[in-house]
Amino acid sequence: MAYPGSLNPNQLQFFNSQGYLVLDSFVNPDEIKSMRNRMEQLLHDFDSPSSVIFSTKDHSHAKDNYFFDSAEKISFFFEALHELDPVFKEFSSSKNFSSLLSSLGYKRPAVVQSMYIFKQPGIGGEVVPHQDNSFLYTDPQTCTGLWLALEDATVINGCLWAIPGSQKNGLVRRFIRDAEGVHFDRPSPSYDQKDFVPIEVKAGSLVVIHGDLIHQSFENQSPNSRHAYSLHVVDTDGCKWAEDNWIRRKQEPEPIYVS
Ligand SMILES: O=C(O)CCC(=O)C(=O)O
Ligand SMILES: [Fe+2]
Repeated sequence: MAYPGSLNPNQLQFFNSQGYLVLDSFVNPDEIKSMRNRMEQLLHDFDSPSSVIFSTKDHSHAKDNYFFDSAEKISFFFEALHELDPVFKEFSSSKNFSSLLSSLGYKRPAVVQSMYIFKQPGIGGEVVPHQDNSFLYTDPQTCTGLWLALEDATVINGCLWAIPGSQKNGLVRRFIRDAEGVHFDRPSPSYDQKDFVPIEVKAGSLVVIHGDLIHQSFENQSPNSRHAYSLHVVDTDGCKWAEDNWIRRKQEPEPIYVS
């Protein structure tokens, strides 16, 4: 059986040149439904101190050990679902998921972070241009973002946008945690909005994002939510997790497979 996760040469070539790739129907409607239902249940049982709404003005979340992709973003999410919740764990343990990582050349991949992103109308703010390698740095760099649309993502409800090929220019800055807290090591370059292309996708599609790809998303201007499940993978073989990364784990994450 061919899994949508096992990439053909054309797909690999697209990914290598553009820095992203859309895999349609990566999960089926039943799987989407079970993740969305599960999140609804988690929300129902949810006890507010364990979650945060991020905002530009309040950086206290950083001290509270909550990962965020960008100091400027406003989002509401749950993290570490891939480890702690059986429904979400099933997705990252699927054959489809491991075939994809194997196609991308991972030797001992591990999910270092996952988020359920709600992007609600009104409070679902923008995510400013960034590279995921800034936040999840390994030497050499190995981060890939895997962004699963749980609802259709459009320019109206705040889909991803990216500068095709921008991964070829390498990493522009790092997000560091030290005695002073967390900060970027240099200011962000300014980007020309004309260089970004929208990545509109149907629910069930997976967007594969190169760790050095410049990407962003805008406010949700629709009356509906834009749910997505986003995971970030790094290799744990042949590279070193940076000690000054924002995320410091007591235990190494479980590899998806060992090759
Ligand atoms: O969902 C978004 O709007 C942005 C997510 C993102 O940047 C990521 O998953 O790396
Ligand atoms: Fe990102």
